Amino acid sequence: MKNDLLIKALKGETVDRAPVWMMRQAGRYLPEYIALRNRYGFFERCQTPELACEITLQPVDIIGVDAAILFSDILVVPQAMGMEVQLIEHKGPVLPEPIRTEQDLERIVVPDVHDRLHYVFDAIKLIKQELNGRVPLIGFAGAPWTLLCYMVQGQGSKTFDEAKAFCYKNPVLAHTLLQRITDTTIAYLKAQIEAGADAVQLFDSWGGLLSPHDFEDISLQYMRQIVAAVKDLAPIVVFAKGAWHSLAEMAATGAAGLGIDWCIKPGLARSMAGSKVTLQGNFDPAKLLAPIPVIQQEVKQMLQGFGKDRYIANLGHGILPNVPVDHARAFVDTVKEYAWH
Ligand SMILES: Cc1c2[nH]c(c1CCC(=O)O)Cc1[nH]c(c(CCC(=O)O)c1C)Cc1[nH]c(c(CCC(=O)O)c1C)Cc1[nH]c(c(C)c1CCC(=O)O)C2
Repeated sequence: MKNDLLIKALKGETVDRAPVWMMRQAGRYLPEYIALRNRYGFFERCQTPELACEITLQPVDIIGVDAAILFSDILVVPQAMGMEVQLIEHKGPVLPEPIRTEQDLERIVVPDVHDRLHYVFDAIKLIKQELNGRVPLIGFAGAPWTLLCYMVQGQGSKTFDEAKAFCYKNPVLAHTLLQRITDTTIAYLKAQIEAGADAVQLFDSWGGLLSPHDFEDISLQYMRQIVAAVKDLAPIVVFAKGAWHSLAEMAATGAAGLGIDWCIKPGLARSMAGSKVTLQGNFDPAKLLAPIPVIQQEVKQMLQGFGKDRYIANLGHGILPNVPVDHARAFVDTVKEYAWH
């Protein structure tokens, strides 16, 4: 591997500078992505290894990030478990037959991932070949709670009230579903690593909607199982947006890295997480809309706050579609050029 900064940072090894990548870095802010988006459907892009490979490499070639992240989506897992998932323009994901009853749950299986998600593993093999050791490849999956949100709510939401009501009214069904998602995710991430992913990330985008107590019961206990199952195969990063109240508990899972959003100061995040885990984050994605000199100034402040080692520079959530490409590049370049002494 020519650039293994990300893996070194995740292992806690000393680095010359912090590695940098951006969540959702393969996406609509890139004209090269839009060109492919206009020609192929979303899941067609996910399911065609050549397209997934091309899109995965775009930010590596165009922006110069220190890691590639597989182009796919967290919702390919509900699909593989038996649900229909559509992606509707200007609306986002729609699952026309959401889970609400015990009967609905009968349709949801723990699939053979090698059969249902083989296209993901084919894409990973192709990407590894094309990367040819330039940078590491990150695989990923959605956390069980975040996937339940979509599987029960049936679409995006600010509150995911239907999903929460399902958990509070039918705890036995909810835990049955969460365990099925967990079992699928363990097999899925193991197969991604087998295919060549150098690290993996769990996205719990909606972890912050739960109280600390519910977060443990509905989300963290399942993420803990996933971390335990894969952590000796590859470094795993847990990103639970809005759930910084539980950073200490997340660090105790044995994850190599924790994603941090922009609502917590670096020093407090470090003191809660302890010294044995790598922190990743936490630039406000909307701040990439600020003028470039402001981005540069604020990135430097972020780097000072986290320090060089056991740190991966990133955004605190996914990049927004309206970010100018040169602003994304300014973010990455500022990290790469920062003088650590
Ligand atoms: C919640 C979630 C989803 N998907 C994902 C999450 C967790 C991370 C987060 O919270 O942002 C994760 C995801 N989705 C996508 C990636 C690819 C890799 C990357 O560049 O990070 C990753 C890691 C591609 C995508 N997934 C999607 C797009 C945009 C759709 C398109 O281009 O047609 C991309 C590039 C569609 C998607 N997929 C999802 C939503 C809500 C949407 C629509 C809203 C949006 O567009 O951002 C579900």
